[in-house]
Amino acid sequence: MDTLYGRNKEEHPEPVKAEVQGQLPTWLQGMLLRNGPGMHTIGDSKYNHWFDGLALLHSFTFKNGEVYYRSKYLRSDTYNCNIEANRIMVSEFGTMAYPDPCKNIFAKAFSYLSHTIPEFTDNCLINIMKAGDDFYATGETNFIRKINPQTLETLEKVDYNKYVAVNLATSHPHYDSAGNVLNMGTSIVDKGKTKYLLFKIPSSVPQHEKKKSCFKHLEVVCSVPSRSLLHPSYYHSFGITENYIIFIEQPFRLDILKMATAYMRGVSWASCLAFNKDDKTWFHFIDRRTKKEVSTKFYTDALVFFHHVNAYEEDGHIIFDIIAYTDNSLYDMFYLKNLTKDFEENAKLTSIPTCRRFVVPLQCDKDAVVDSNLVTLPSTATAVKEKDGSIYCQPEILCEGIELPRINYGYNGKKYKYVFATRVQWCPVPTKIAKFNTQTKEMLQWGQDDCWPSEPVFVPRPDAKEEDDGVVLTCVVKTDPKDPPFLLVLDAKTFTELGRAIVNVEMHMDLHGVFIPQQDMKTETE
Ligand SMILES: CC1=C(/C=C/C(C)=C/C=C/C(C)=C/C=O)C(C)(C)CCC1
Ligand SMILES: [Fe+2]
Repeated sequence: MDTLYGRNKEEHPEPVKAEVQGQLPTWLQGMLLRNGPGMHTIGDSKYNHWFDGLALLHSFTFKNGEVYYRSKYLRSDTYNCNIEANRIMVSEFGTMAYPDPCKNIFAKAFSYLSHTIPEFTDNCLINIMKAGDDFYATGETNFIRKINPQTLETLEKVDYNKYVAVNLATSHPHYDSAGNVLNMGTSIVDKGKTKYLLFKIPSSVPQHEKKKSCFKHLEVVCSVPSRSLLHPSYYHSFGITENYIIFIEQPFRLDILKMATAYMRGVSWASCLAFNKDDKTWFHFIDRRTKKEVSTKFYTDALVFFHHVNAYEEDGHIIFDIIAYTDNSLYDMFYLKNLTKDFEENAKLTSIPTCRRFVVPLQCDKDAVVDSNLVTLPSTATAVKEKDGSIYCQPEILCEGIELPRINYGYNGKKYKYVFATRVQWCPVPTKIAKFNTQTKEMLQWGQDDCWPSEPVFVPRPDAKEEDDGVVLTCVVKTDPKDPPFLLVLDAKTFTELGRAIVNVEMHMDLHGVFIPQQDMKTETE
């Protein structure tokens, strides 16, 4: 297990040709580009948490039936600073670093008390975002890093905070039909207020501009005030339908005062996050046209969630699916001390990820009877009107034991059937991937001995008519060092193997990524 998680991985910046077995579809041309932590030890210093590791990008290029692999560490300021010093110099989620004041570029870190919000890391290890024609490595801080998808080189550092007053932003943006990015971020104690901002990064900028930057044209779409100035909710993603933005304020919160003193107290950012099981989880629905929040108060019981699956509208209801937990054991599980050889003993989740469907009636009749269920669609999800007019929602459980959900993004915000995800049960390490039908509840699975698959990415066949017409890609890592990893290509309809591309390198377990179709790749000369 140590080899899967904690061991540093070598980068392979030059293309490595894979051995293709089986038959890859001829239309599959482009690149699967993924991100995740790849280095957890620097000199004698070790990170505590798997989410702390230095970002290692990797890509699989599909070209005329051949597959090429590359990997390269993101040359973030954090990476450069750490490597130069040969020790951890910059704090990450689960590790607080104590830099050498003379050498470090993060001099600001020493004025933690005067700056409530410290300078965060630019080790963007979670996902890849497309903005305009460019690609960025993303994490959850105010920094993202532009990258060259072809060479995996690291380019500019973008500070969201220069364009919008956010200190944190999600690594799971959405894209509208025009290719604009919609993302959310938290603005902490700015002008005496803490709020969640939804912002839009346009996909193109006016032709005449010399230095084209879509960030200069970033617009705040709307803002949702945090229920608490010093305890904003943590969130990893948000939902979107044709007409609404869905934002869930969960009782898993950041404690800003704890964060401001964390450095002095010698504790990590992770220790400043707390789940309050007795609190409520509030749902916010923002009308995308009027930019106003639906005024009715909707809530459910305390939960912790990271990933929205999809959301849509039907007959005056908003339906949204999330992968939720009843506690925050997931983040605790990924401490590297738990992911050792005996991880099956140590790394037990106390809450299993469940795919929950909430069905929320938008037009709540003022005269509706108190205690009545206002859901009129065929679902076991309920939305009960309370005396004070608020609506208490309870979900339908669609299935248990899935995480890292992906859909056919063409169906994002629309009524849909299929979720592609990893199978996760009581242990956070995926052993299988699955295709789940939200309507029939059928689940197809793929798994093989000693195979650890990553988040499955759906790629539609060009001109596909059906939701599952395409392939599913996943990187499969093995524990046996003699057994090479591979990129698996499944037929998305039947979930059977079409082929695999075996790469003779040591591959890292990653987090998220995107497929870039050939036509969306800028050529070197552009
Ligand atoms: C550095 C840093 C953070 C990092 C969070 C990370 C790295 C989260 C990763 C989450 C993942 C991978 C979830 C998967 O489901 C916070 C807490 C936002 C705030 C303080 C600074
Ligand atoms: Fe995620």
